[in-house]
Amino acid sequence: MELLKVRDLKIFTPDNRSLVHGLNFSIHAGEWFALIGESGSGKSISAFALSALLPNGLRREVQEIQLLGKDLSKLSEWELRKIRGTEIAYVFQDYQSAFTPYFRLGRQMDEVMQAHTDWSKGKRQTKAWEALNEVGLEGAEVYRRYPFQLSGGQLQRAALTLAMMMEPKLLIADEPTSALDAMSANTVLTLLARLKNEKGCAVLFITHDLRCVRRYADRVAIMQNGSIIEAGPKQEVFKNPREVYTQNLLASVPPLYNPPRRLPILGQEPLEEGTLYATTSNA
Ligand SMILES: Nc1ncnc2c1ncn2[C@@H]1O[C@H](COP(=O)(O)OP(=O)(O)OP(=O)(O)O)[C@@H](O)[C@H]1O
Repeated sequence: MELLKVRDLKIFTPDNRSLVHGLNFSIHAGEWFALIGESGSGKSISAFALSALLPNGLRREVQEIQLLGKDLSKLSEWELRKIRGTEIAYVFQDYQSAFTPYFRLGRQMDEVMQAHTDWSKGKRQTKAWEALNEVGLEGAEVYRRYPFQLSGGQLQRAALTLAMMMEPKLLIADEPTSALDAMSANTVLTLLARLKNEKGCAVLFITHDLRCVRRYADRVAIMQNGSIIEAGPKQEVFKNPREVYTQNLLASVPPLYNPPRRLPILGQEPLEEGTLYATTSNA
């Protein structure tokens, strides 16, 4: 089932320079849709444009942005506010920005629930504790903390909890792990995949991490210079990339297994074909 359908999305600078030149794509309910491509190709601003969150000065033109039978491009800011958080939610690379630094996390989670539900204070607190516990945080404890009292990985898990609080149908994750160390990134990704499956939401995943795309994505779209140049099921695109740009992009990722033979280091045995890339000094 088609959850989101975007037709002819264009984005312009204040001086009318075209940054995104007419994107067309759809995301199916419950799927992991990866948007990849070089830096500056327009992935983030396209994602922001979906719910009219473009930075000041940038302008959007679009034929339609259908989400669950509603055309988001025709909604007022007031109507969009109700949709953000409940039907479409965001997590960003900059997890700090998900929270106001001088309010406790609990208060910020409470505000989201208060805005979108008629739950009692007690029920809201229970829901927040449960949701934090679900992502491996100590709910009752973290609820009382300020953002600066959590590590980056913990804060990103809390940001994910906040985004998923109202069980949106579409989660937009814009490089959610690129500011984290490898362990925390892995925890957040595993969590994201688990929440996606449990809650049945679709994920629009913006990333440079092609290994992660290979692991989690159902479909991929490749952006270059403000256009989607290729899109399709992950297996097809990875196996038979049509565009030279996609071929080069995919070729730039060293495979985890069966890497190409490496030149031997003087005085050392060459690495056997099929060994993992070494990460120590003989790598
Ligand atoms: N507020 C702004 N005013 C003018 N140009 C902008 C603004 N924000 C972004 N841009 C430009 O829009 C283009 C696309 O930016 P965007 O952040 O979407 O790229 P991206 O593909 O997400 O890159 P990255 O992978 O590095 O995050 C870039 O050329 C960028 O300089």
